[in-house]
Amino acid sequence: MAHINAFPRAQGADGPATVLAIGTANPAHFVDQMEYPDFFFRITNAEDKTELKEKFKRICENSAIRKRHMSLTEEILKGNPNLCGYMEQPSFDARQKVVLEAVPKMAAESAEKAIKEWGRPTSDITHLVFCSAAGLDLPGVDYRLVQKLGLPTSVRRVMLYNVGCHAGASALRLAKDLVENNKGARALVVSSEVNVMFFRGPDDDHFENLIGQALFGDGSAALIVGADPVEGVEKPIYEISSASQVMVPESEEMVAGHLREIGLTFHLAKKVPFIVGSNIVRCLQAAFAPMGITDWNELFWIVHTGGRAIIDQVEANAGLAAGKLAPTRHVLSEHGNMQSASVLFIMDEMRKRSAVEGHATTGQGCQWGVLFGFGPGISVETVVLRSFPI
Ligand SMILES: CC(C)(COP(=O)(O)OP(=O)(O)OC[C@H]1O[C@@H](n2cnc3c(N)ncnc32)[C@H](O)[C@@H]1OP(=O)(O)O)[C@@H](O)C(=O)NCCC(=O)NCCSC(=O)/C=C/c1ccc(O)cc1
Repeated sequence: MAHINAFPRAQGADGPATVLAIGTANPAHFVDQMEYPDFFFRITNAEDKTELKEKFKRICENSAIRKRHMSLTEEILKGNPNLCGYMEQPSFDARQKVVLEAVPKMAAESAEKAIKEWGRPTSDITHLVFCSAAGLDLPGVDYRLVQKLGLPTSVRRVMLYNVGCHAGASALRLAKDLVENNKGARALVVSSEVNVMFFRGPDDDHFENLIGQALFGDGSAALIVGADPVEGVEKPIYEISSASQVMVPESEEMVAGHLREIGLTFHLAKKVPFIVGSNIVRCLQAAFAPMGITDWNELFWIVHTGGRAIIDQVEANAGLAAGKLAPTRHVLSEHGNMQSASVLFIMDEMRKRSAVEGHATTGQGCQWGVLFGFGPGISVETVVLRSFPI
């Protein structure tokens, strides 16, 4: 019997990775941001903390958020009072119960929409990249998704669990490498995020908790990523031209999350917006040097909806014209901070808005675009996108 000396190497694609479809989903239940302080202090039995409530109102008013979708309803919170204290009672089991239902449900919903837009059979999906900061369980949500969507059992799965808010951009980076190095590959990229792990009542001494309670919303987004689109069948929305990641020096303690019996505790320094903003130009220069672009207003923009102050700092540091961050601000307003799903929602908003406004490309008329993901570390993901004609 003849033997081979080396296993044949995978053949790469001819062209770069492209986004071929996008789908999004949210829980039906949502809260009005201006009414939320009353609800939050009532449901957590903290009506007597009047000063804290006034502070929370100021945070909500300054958040530039109109509404946020949430899996946690009043009924669930009333049935699980341990979720409403600050740190007193173990509540992990109650949180996990909600998470294990909500995360795969939303994920399947967004994925079904993306697959429908893509227009090819699920049997053509070769890879699955799933990310979430919630839902640690085995087998994981990736496995559940294969079952729910009827994907081939041979689909090659990768999980990005508990990475943080930059995971949506990390997933794009990974999907790019996967499809460019495997000819004909089609990756389903799914992010599904809930704020159940860190919902908790207010505390007199921990203001950063209030920030978290005011900003986060639930959502899921799914993309199909593949190179060499099949003409007449697949319609590319964006090219993923490059993807890079940096750790901001000496920022380890700025944004951190710790999983405890009482769920996920997180830490958030006041200077996060300043730190993120002051690193933006350095990342832009590195990413766009190959194209010779130095005017950041030539780009279309997608920025993680970490918080209004972060978006303001990015806008100011890059010297952006009014309206450049309109799709980002719209997603912040309608959904809050959906962690890793936020940037994927803005990709969807960007191409839809471009069509409605009559622009020539999926990037509001621009050829090149930038997508920024920010998360614990502080980690910054910079993804260069290229639009397609509409
Ligand atoms: C919309 C904000 C929250 C408020 O708007 P503002 O115009 O800055 O308003 P103020 O400056 O008047 O702030 C309102 C109040 O909030 C207070 N505040 C303002 N940031 C702070 C602060 N980080 N601490 C504690 N008090 C503050 C601020 O002191 C002030 O208090 P007071 O003077 O009594 O009204 C704005 O500050 C903002 O967008 N901040 C950025 C929020 C931010 O860093 N977001 C990143 C989120 S990432 C994250 O949390 C990740 C968590 C996570 C981690 C791991 C995981 O696995 C998953 C998740």
